[in-house]
Amino acid sequence: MSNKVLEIKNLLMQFGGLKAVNNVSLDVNKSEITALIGPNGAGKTTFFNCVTGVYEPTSGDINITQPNGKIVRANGLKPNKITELGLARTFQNIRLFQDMTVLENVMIGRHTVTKANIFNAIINGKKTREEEQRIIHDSYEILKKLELDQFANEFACNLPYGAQRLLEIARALATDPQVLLLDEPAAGMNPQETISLITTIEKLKSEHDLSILLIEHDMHLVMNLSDMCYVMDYGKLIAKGTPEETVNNPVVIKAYLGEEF
Ligand SMILES: Nc1ncnc2c1ncn2[C@@H]1O[C@H](COP(=O)(O)OP(=O)(O)OP(=O)(O)O)[C@@H](O)[C@H]1O
Repeated sequence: MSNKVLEIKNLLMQFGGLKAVNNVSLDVNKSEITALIGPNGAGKTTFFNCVTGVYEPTSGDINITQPNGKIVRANGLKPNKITELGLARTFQNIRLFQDMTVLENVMIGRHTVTKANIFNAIINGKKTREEEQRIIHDSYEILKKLELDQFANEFACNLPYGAQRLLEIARALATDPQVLLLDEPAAGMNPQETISLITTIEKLKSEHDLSILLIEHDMHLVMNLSDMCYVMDYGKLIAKGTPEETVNNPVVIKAYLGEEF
């Protein structure tokens, strides 16, 4: 049986004449961390946006393997549907509900995988209240895992930057994903925070049996965490291999020439 939880084949995303993602194929294997790197403007975020339903790709295939082995073609599905299929993401530019509390931000993520809704609240108040209590409990547990429980009742906007990045991960985790897509999770973090993030991601991965796809510029994080590394440049895939193979690949070094690598 295949070990792939996410299989992307020949993905093309065209904006007018620009092929932002040009025929890219990439697999994410179960319980592995796959990194997607490349210079600025290479097409990495556009690739994420296609996979998570923000953009409908021009062509190609996005297949998600469900825990029961069923493969679902996810092209063009709306982001909430993709979340239901077990994919959750964070954003390069933090997109928290800044004027809501830390706990409420996670609860919103949790609501997407529960049955609590307005209709239930009207016809079945007690059951809905119980479910709401469970959501609060589960959300708090997730905050504990990320050591954010101390901030539970703070407004998200009052959190230090590094903690806001962690809260994005907490909110994604609240949807019970099988695949977590992280868009530059270490961006803006200081070296200490980055080292601590590496430990956190490893811990979350093993505790939740997660498969992870991450975009990252911080090579320390990529080298430490990833099992497999894909490199994009000008929309195209230019290399694929272990992190060690990748950093020693002359084609990759050439693409990064002029940039700190
Ligand atoms: N909605 C859009 N419309 C037109 N062009 C776009 C759009 N989104 C992205 N692009 C272009 O696609 C190319 C790839 O951009 P993208 O943001 O995916 O790169 P990236 O690898 O994530 O870069 P960075 O590392 O700087 O975040 C760029 O040339 C960008 O200007």
